[in-house]
Amino acid sequence: MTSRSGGIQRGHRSSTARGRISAPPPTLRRSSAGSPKHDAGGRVRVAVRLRPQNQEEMVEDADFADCVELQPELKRLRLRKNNWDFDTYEFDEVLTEFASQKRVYEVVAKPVVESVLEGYNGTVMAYGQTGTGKTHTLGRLGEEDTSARGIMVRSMEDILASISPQTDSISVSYLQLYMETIQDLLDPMNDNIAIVEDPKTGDVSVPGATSVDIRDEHSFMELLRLGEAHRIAANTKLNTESSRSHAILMVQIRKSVVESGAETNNSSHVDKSFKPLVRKGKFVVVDLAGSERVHKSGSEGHVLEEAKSINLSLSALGKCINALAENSTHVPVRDSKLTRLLKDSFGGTARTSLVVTIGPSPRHRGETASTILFGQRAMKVENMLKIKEEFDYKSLSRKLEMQLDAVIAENERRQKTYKDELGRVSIEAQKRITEAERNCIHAFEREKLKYQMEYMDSVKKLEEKLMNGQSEHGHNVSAVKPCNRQMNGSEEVMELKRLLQNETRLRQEAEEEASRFRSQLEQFMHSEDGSVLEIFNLRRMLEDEIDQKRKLEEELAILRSQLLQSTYNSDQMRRGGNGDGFSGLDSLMSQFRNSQLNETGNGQKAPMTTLFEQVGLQKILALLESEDASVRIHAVKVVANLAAEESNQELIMAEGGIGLLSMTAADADDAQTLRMVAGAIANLCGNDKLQKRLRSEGGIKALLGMVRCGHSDVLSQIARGIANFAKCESRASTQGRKTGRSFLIEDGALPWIVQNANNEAAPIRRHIELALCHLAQHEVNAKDMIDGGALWELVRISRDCSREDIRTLAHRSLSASHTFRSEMRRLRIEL
Ligand SMILES: Nc1ncnc2c1ncn2[C@@H]1O[C@H](COP(=O)(O)OP(=O)(O)OP(=O)(O)O)[C@@H](O)[C@H]1O
Repeated sequence: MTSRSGGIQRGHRSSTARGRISAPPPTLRRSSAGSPKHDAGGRVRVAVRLRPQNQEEMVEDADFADCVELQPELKRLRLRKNNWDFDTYEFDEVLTEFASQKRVYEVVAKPVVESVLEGYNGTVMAYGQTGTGKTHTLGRLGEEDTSARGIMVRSMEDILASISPQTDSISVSYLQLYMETIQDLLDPMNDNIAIVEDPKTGDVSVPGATSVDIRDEHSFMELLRLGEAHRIAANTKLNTESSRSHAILMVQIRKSVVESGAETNNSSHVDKSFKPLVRKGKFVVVDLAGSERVHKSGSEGHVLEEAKSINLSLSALGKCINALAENSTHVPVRDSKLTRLLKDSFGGTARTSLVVTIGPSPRHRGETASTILFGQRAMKVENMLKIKEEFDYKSLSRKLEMQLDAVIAENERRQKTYKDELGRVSIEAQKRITEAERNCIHAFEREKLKYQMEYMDSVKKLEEKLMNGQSEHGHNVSAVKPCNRQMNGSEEVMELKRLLQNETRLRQEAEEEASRFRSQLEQFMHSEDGSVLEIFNLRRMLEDEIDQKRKLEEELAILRSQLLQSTYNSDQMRRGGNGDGFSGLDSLMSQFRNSQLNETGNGQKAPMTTLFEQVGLQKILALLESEDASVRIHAVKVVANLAAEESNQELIMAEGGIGLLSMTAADADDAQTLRMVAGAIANLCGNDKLQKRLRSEGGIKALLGMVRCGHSDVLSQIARGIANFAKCESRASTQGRKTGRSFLIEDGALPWIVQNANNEAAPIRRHIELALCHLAQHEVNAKDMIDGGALWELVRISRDCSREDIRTLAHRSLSASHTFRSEMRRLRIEL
């Protein structure tokens, strides 16, 4: 405790008009003037309040003048010494018997409450003889008449009105000091609470006391009622409801503040200058027990002991105040628990307001004088106000969380805008790619048609030659011209060679055309930034077209071989041999050729469906079951060639072709047959419409069954079939026509795919790599692929594949899949 005496000319006892010297007028500071922050002085402010005469005094003191006279306008009190003499005292406030509870609150407590809300500690205390109105001033609840509410209730009203329930908090403890023990008025079982002093700050606290959070006035009133019910009161002679204990209400206020100018309204970015602070104010209201003299109050026995204890603590308080008022070096704070509890309120860091209550009765003049002198001495005590402000980490964290939320929301909004924009650009790119695809397909179709027509023309010529040769040697037709009859075998071979050269030339031209389209497509790919995936599709389409072309070449090769066979037969016939090993099939082939000749004769493309109509697919398929192996091989070749035409594929399927091909695949063991069967199934695999049926009729399993052959040509066709199937399936999944995992996975193709993903034969490897990329595009396949070891192959493809487009496709598929990403994270694989 410290004492200050400088500057404040207060508390002087002045003489009356009868010869005593008047004190100079005091330089009072109004408690309500200015913010406590700027109020350097922290002197204890003292108001005196006079209780009106009670019933008893009206009777008993009827013939006597009151012992006090108040001059509120001069803030003076005159204490009668005798009939002609007064002692005059000045106080910070003089409150007459007519002063309302509201006014008393405003002059005594409100400035302290305001200080507390600004982060100072504050104390309001009532001191006076028993029955003079201490509890009336502080603790009246005013339940029936709100104007009668005392300082406790009014203070809480103001506190509740000034805090924000979201950021601030109020907690209340209510104690009594009785016979030198601190008891919890909110929990009577808790009856010996220790006082704790912070060695650094000197702050006094009672951590053992119940602390209740207050949210509204109602809960506070309930708490006061509970406390009052537990407060010890006993009748004394002077006051029928005399308080026999000191009641202490402690209100802890935590109020968040932001340093002025530091906060920003822009919640979307983190403001580094934001400094949230929390102000911790402690507001203490002390209703002291009555300061009556023992003999006057008529205390006896235990009550007498109580009175002694009360007097002891009050006299300890008086001694401390005297010491502080006189600037003594020793302040006997430790003499009682009351002074230890109030250490901060007198000479400490709190703003303190004391109301001394007095009665008017001349019979208690001595008590009144002593109360007045106590108040006068208290006015000399100077406190050192100290704001209790801390950095509010909680509030800063809340604020940063809000700012983070705002940043995340903004980021999501931007992402959505970006996605929308990406979607729009993708649609636009898709449109342009579709257009380019269409143009490309049309151009290619035109070229193909031209090529096919030329090809058919060549075949027709060859057939004519062949027919002529047969007529000449087999039937000796009389109508044959002499020059033809003279044509010998070597001339025919020469002619055939010439035709073959012509075919070769045509094929080269077609290849050149295809490579021109490819380069055009590449140019297009370069010009279409951001649409790489769709361009890959386009490139795949082109590859398919090249496949088709290759099939046509195969068909050409077959015809060539048939031509050679015919030539051979012709030679045999010329030599008188039979040579007809495949009469049934040749008859069909002859019909097939004739049908083509008929169609091409009209200058139209010969559709294979016409062949089926004329020859009957059933018959062709039936030959697949022929006992004659060579017939079967020829039939497979025919079906394989027919299956190369998309327009025939549905018909082949409808006629049960896949079942027969599967059967042939299971029975055959020569690489040539298996290659043709695998090629036929691979072609069917590339048809979007046939996916389900092909699979349900065992197409995939038949394909996989041919793996046993091990011949690279067969494996290449199997790989091509798998890639075709995966491509169509991927397309169906993207368009929503297919759900669930790939049929390839379901039919057990994955182990073979993984095993051959790095096959040294480039065609096999290429097809498998593409198949893996197609499968990886759909999240539903990811888990099986990881389990089957396909992830490693995809990673390898994304890094090492010689074809950039496949590399990029693998990379994209891996990056787009959540499952692959997390597995790669787990395995610490970086793309
Ligand atoms: N200013 C006042 N106006 C009207 N009545 C008052 C006033 N002050 C006190 N009283 C009445 O006087 C009586 C005693 O008051 P109160 O109980 O508040 O005194 P106290 O000082 O707290 O006494 P104790 O120290 O014994 O507890 C009560 O009935 C109270 O209503």
